[in-house]
Amino acid sequence: MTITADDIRAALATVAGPDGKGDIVSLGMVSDPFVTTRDGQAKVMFSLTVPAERAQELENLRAKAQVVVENINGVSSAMVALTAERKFGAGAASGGGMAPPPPPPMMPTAKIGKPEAAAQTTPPKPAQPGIPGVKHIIAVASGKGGVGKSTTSVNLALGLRNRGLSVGILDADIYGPSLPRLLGLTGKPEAEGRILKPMQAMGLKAMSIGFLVAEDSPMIWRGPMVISALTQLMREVEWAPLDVLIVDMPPGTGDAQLTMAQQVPLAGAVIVSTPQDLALIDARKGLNMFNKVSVPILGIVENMSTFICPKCGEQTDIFGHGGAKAEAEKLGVPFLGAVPLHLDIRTNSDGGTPVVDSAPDGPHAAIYNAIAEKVHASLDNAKSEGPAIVFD
Ligand SMILES: Nc1ncnc2c1ncn2[C@@H]1O[C@H](COP(=O)(O)OP(=O)(O)OP(=O)(O)O)[C@@H](O)[C@H]1O
Repeated sequence: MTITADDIRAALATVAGPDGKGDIVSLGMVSDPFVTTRDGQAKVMFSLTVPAERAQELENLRAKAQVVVENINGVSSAMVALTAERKFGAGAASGGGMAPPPPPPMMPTAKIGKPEAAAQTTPPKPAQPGIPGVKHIIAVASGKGGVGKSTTSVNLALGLRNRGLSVGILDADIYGPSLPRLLGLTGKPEAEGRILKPMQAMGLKAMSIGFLVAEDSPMIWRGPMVISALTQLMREVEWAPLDVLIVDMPPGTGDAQLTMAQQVPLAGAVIVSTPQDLALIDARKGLNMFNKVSVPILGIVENMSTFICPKCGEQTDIFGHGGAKAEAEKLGVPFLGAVPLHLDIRTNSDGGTPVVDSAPDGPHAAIYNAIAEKVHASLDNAKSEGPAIVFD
């Protein structure tokens, strides 16, 4: 028997809506279910749209919907995401008078402090099972959005590929996945039983929540769901064999980052920052977060470091320049390189032809390749010496 999206909707129609009113299908909360079937077993993915302010409180509803679908004969697993958009909140509020939930648990705000202070607040890092067949997992992170983290992740992955490594890239930015666009990939991944096959582009294995849900669907994922979605994207994808898995993190220092750091043995983190003070302050928070969970910092990349006019080649330091390098030196963290703000990087990135692949002999590819060389070397060091980078 082949399970269809209609079967899923029929089962979900038995689940009452928030506050017991109506059902989640007729309330318009259920996205189009995505069903892949192999050997008669279906894997199902869909999202439930809920008011943003009730996302945490409605985790039970998500779990219930998952159980209902997993109980359908012929369904092996269901991945259910909570998404939030204001539109639904407005409509649902009329049927429910929704009270705001208590604030979600947050990471303690990180501040650069004295080593002993950091040691006191550092939770012991539990022993992490690796991803079988994946040698090194590197997180690429930034304290705030829009600093070029995804662009850096993709070009770093390609730079490592150029060094003969087998490389995968996981878009963990489930709030705003950009990997499909950056790699020019469309379509949906195939599934084998519970396991999804990564997409392939430019010699990289790639996986993103963006392959699994429509581009225009709301993406405000909340704590508990973020964690289970990330865990599945790491553990239920056929990544092996890989030398390096690059994880493009969501910006910030919240649940998702903490989960990544706690769920997998990260070889280290690369922090991307623009030169402005504000971005650097945010970058410091990112550094501190990884420090708290004992993940070594492989280094800082300064992005949009200086503006190079595409017409005349003149260099202008729009955001100041050298801030990240100075900061890295101050913190005793390696400085991996400075990437200029250049139109070619933006157009190629946004056009799905990242510069390291589309202009391999150009100056920008050279910068990313040099960054990849340093990251590669630090992986080797980490292997032989253990995490050696310490900062307070
Ligand atoms: N060095 C650069 N020169 C020119 N444009 C750049 C550069 N780096 C990134 N961009 C552009 O800046 C925008 C944001 O980049 P990107 O999506 O990589 O940032 P991000 O930090 O991952 O953002 P988000 O937080 O939204 O995920 C994109 O349009 C990208 O093409």
